[in-house]
Amino acid sequence: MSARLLHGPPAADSLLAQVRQRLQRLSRPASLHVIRLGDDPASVSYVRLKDRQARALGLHSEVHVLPETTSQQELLQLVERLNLDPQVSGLLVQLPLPPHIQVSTVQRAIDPAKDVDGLHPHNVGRLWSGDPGLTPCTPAGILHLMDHYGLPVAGQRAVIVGRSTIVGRPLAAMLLARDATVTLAHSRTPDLHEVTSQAPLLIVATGVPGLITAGMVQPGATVIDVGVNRVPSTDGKVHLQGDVHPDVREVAGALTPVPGGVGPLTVAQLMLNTVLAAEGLQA
Ligand SMILES: Nc1nc(=O)c2c([nH]1)NC[C@@H]1CN(c3ccc(C(=O)N[C@@H](CCC(=O)O)C(=O)O)cc3)C=[N+]21
Repeated sequence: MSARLLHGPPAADSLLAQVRQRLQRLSRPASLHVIRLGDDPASVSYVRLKDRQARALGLHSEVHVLPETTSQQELLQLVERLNLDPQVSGLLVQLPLPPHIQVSTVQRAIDPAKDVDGLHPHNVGRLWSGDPGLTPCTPAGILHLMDHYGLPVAGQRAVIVGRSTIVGRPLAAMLLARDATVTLAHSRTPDLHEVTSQAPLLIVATGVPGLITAGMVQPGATVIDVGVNRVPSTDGKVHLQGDVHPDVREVAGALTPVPGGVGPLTVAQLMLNTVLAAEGLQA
């Protein structure tokens, strides 16, 4: 038996329909500003996707491209200028950043009310306290995807593999808030296969291509693959591969493809966060 594929685009479309409705009721124009340093090909491609989606919705979108060698101080000055600009609703600094820049310092500098990535400590604290606020796009998008396909969250035993600040940790908080029982596993978890094979709901966000193989998955499990790894194929081209090995399709009950799974939800959720920020709502 082959897993039911949980395609991202239809779920993203339903999220975007919500965004359009909210945009119509908005009394002032919404805008998204993305800061990108350097020319990492993955970042160039993601930022382009965000910019295109924003424009397609009629949002004002600006991408600020700075050289890789930009100092932290110069970056912070740009963030401060955008913080103070009342025309700017949402602001994010694309990750990863070059090593001479301290990510946490940059995240702390962004006005929490404009923090559409949900990575400012104020917003992280709100999420873990159960208070409304802007939340990271990928985990919020995953919950929307599950709701779209009618997959239950409450009462589920969920195992997350990956403890990043942008996916694993916030997703744990969101699943807890929805009454799932959560295990947060990671690269140092001993006997990872024993943990993953007891998960009716398995979410993988590690950045290790093909890490989760068929033998690590409970038959019939729902598997959410957050990995977007650029892997060179034999013909010399680069293709996208998830953190979940293709063989898992024969074991899982439901599975998100890569590409075309979680990715489109991340972008759609960013649009929703931008509108929420423009509304001045904290979600
Ligand atoms: N400050 C910050 N916020 C982010 O949200 C952020 C970031 N930095 N750095 C990188 C990651 C990655 N990310 C993705 C966005 C869209 C797709 C996406 O749409 N993927 C498509 C395919 C994309 C392609 O073809 O390259 C898909 O999976 O179908 C994937 C990954 C956002 N990130």
